[in-house]
Amino acid sequence: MVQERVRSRVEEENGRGWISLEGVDFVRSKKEILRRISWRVEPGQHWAVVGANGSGKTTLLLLLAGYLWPTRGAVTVLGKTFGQVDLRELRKSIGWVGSFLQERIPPGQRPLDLIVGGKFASIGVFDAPTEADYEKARRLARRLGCDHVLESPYGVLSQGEKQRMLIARALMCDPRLLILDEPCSGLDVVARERLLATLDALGTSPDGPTLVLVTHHLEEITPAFSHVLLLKDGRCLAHGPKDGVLTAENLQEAFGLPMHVERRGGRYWAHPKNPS
Ligand SMILES: Nc1ncnc2c1ncn2[C@@H]1O[C@H](COP(=O)(O)OP(=O)(O)OP(=O)(O)O)[C@@H](O)[C@H]1O
Repeated sequence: MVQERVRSRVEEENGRGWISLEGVDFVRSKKEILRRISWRVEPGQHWAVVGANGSGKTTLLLLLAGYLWPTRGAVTVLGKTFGQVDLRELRKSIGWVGSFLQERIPPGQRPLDLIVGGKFASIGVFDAPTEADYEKARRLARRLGCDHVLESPYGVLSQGEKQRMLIARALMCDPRLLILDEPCSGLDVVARERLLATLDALGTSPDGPTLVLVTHHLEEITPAFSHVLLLKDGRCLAHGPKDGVLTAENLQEAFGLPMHVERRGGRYWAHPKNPS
C-alpha cells in the first residue's frame, strides 16, 4: 500500500523512477572511475553495494547524494533528475552516514547540535533550531542508544558512538533515502549486531527510508536488504535480487579468488576458499 502510494507519486513527478542512473560514467584525472552504470532502485527496495577496494562504491554514493556530478549520463534521485532540481533542497530528504561526512565534523562539536544540523543538511551554522528540534534530536539519540554522550565533544566519542550519532543525525530530516557507507566500520561485534538490528528495523518499517548500504562484509546485508549491486573496476558486474547476485561465481569474479558462500539465518557469509 505504502509502496504503491510512493510509486504513483513518483510517476506523477517524473517518469524516470525513484532512483536511477542511466549510462553514467565518472572520470577524474583521466581515470574512468565508473563506467556505463545503469541502475534502477524502485520504491520499497533496499540495496547493498558490494565490491573490492577501489571498485567505485563510495564514488557511486557521492553521485547519488549530488556531491559529485557524472561526466556522462543522468542521475535521478527521489524522482528528481539532477540539473533540474535545487540540490540543497533535495539533500534535506537524503540522510548520509559515512567517513565522507565524519571527516568534516569539527572534534569540538556538541553531538546534540550535530544531530539537529541534520534537519538543515548542514554541519556548521544553520537556521535557528526550535525546542521541538532539540527534543526530536534527544529522542533519536535515545532510540540509537547514544543519548548518554550528547554533551561530550564529538572528537572524544568512540567509533560506535560516532556512528550512532551520524545515524541519528541522518534521521533528523525524516529522510526518504538513507545512504550508508560502511556504517559498521570500527564497531566491535556486539555494537555491530546492534547497529545492524537498528538498520534492519528501519528497512522493514512501512514508512522508513529507502536504504543504500555499502559494505565489504556480506553478513552485514540483513534480511531487510532485497537487492545487491556488485561492482568491479568501476563497472556493474551484476545487480538484482540478492539471491541471484551473491553467488560464489559472481564473488569470485568480483574479488579475483574462489569464494565460499554460506547462507545462515537470512544472512550471507563469504570467505576465500584458499586464502593463501
Ligand atoms: N578525485 C579522484 N581522482 C582520482 N582518482 C580518484 C578520485 N576519487 C576516487 N578515485 C579513485 O577511484 C577509485 C574508486 O574509489 P572509491 O573510493 O569510489 O572506491 P571504493 O570502492 O569505495 O573503495 P574502498 O572499498 O577502498 O573504500 C579508486 O581507485 C580511487 O583511488
